[in-house]
Amino acid sequence: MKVSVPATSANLGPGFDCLGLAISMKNQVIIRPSKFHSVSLKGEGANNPALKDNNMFISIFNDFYHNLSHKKRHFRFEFQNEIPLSRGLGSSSAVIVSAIASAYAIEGIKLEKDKLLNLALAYESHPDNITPAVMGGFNVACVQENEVKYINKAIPKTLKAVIVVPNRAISTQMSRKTLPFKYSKEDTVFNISHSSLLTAAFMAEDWEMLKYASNDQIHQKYRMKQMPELFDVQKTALKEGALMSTLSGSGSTLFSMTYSDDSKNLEKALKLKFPHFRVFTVDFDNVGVRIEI
Ligand SMILES: Nc1ncnc2c1ncn2[C@@H]1O[C@H](COP(=O)(O)OP(=O)(O)OP(=O)(O)O)[C@@H](O)[C@H]1O
Ligand SMILES: N[C@@H](CCO)C(=O)O
Repeated sequence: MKVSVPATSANLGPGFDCLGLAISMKNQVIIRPSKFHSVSLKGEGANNPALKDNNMFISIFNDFYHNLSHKKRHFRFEFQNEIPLSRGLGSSSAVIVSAIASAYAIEGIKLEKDKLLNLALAYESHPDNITPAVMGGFNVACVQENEVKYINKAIPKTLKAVIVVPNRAISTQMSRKTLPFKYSKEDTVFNISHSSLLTAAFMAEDWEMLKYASNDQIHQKYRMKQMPELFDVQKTALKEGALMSTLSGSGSTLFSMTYSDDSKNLEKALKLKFPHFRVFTVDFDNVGVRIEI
């Protein structure tokens, strides 16, 4: 059985904790019944022994598997990870979503995507990463009475993501600690208006509006101070034709969106100016979690 989950970029500037989209970089796990428990890990995180020994996937999978099954079975888990860890690309959401989906699938129990999303919410309280990880595409989401309420829209093939992945990790928990406890009325109104405009721009496919709508006053400037070079990455991306350029999730990745025709030029300019960072051009993912039995 094979499960794959796409990477995500959350916040999209002003949509702190509520906007996110999926990109076609994925983590995949193949699970087979086996005589003994065993784990193999390739790709991102492969040289981190802690991921093999104390793996968040295995612990969530076991929580669900033991509740769903009365059989005592062992499995071989083969992980192939493309999502860099702690870089604001939803690595933890991918783990949570794939672990829950796998436990149901291995038992042959059908799990609706809406139910999967709400089960994932117990492990990741911000819906802006788990919603695109499950559904794909662009998503606006909020949590009400412990349920995710969301609206989803596919992103056209004429657009691409160009991501700049720094070599330094930023944990979400630490990154949230850099944020103020209180915001002024001006900053709050600024973000509500820009986040609303950004959502409308995605829905109306008015891509030229993104450069205005993607401005934010409540989280990026505080977080990016930890790695000031990110301001330069953002400025360069916008100057080189990005439709928008925002801190991805809690950082440290900078996410930019471009017309497909402009993406190679943008990638080249960013690689030239920031040779010490990894730069990737990727499609958007409009499917979300995939399960193959
Ligand atoms: N492939 C993986 N296998 C096991 N655990 C993982 C894997 N990827 C991430 N994790 C766990 O998730 C943690 C990273 O979560 P964190 O929320 O800080 O970053 P992120 O999810 O990459 O970023 P963001 O939430 O801003 O998009 C890692 O420290 C690790 O514990
Ligand atoms: N909205 C979250 C995304 C990371 O989980 C944040 O910015 O902290």
